[in-house]
Amino acid sequence: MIEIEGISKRYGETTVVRDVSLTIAPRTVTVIVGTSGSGKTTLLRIINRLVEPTSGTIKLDGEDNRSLPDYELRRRIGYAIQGHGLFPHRTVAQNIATVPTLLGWDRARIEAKVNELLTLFQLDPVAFGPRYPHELSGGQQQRVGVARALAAEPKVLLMDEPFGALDPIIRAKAQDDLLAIQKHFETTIVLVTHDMEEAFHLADRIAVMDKGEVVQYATPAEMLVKPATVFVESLIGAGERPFRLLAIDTVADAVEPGVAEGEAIASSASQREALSMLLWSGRKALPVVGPDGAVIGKVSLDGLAQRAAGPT
Ligand SMILES: Nc1ncnc2c1ncn2[C@@H]1O[C@H](COP(=O)(O)OP(=O)(O)OP(=O)(O)O)[C@@H](O)[C@H]1O
Repeated sequence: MIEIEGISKRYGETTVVRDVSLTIAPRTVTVIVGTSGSGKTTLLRIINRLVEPTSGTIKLDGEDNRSLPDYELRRRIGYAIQGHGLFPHRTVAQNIATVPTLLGWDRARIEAKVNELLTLFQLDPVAFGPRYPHELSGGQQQRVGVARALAAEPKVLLMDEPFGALDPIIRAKAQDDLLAIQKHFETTIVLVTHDMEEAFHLADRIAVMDKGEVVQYATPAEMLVKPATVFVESLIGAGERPFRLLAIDTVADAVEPGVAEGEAIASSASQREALSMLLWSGRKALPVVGPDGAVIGKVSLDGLAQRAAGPT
């Protein structure tokens, strides 16, 4: 659990973070969004004390982060940034081993961890471990950056625009990989992004920052149905609301009894994907198949239309 209590940050006369209080539950993904210069990066860096707040407290599992020595903070909190910040003159394996080495792990343990992470990120340890960052594609470097941040098995992972430089297809894959890894390690993730699509895809909760303040902190569904301010509404993109709402839930939650003709959709697909398939194929309903491939009912255009409608 991360408790952010009354955090403010001033540079001279300018307040860049103003009285922010948030509680971040363990094993969740919190996404911070907002306009450029609204204080997102500053707030993130206050959590791991790369920036000292002017006032307020950060507690990690009940402990004030100022009471923890630096090495303990590095162990508990991983940090991944856009451009991955890999050390260019160290190999991939040495990059990933950075924090474990600082913590004095023995060689066998470090090697096992590096191999485990490279394998998890679908990079062959034998082929990629000895390479230097410039010998990797942007997407591969980004995965190594996240692997490095996870090397000491931190409970918390802070990510600042980690996928900013990736093309849309690799980006979508990187997001899905991140969610799988988050579940695997039960990590608490706080991620900053400009991309609302990414925010809605990843977040359990979204914090919207505007001029240094958090103006809304809510689940994606709450935010879509009840944006707290006109700014939040414009950020969400009013025209996108029904589609974002459908993107949050899976077809499993929209299954109706009955049969439908034609190609089926998996119950694990998003309702937005079902809508797309319905419109594209010109059908009124699709058969739905469960994880074992058996048909479990149908999903209909009318049913999705009701789910996509805002409160009246
Ligand atoms: N070391 C510093 N000294 C003075 N001002 C700073 C410093 N660091 C950040 N700022 C200012 O604080 C404000 C918030 O910066 P921050 O990087 O947190 O914003 P952000 O929301 O992450 O922006 P972006 O989305 O553009 O990265 C900006 O106006 C920035 O110029």
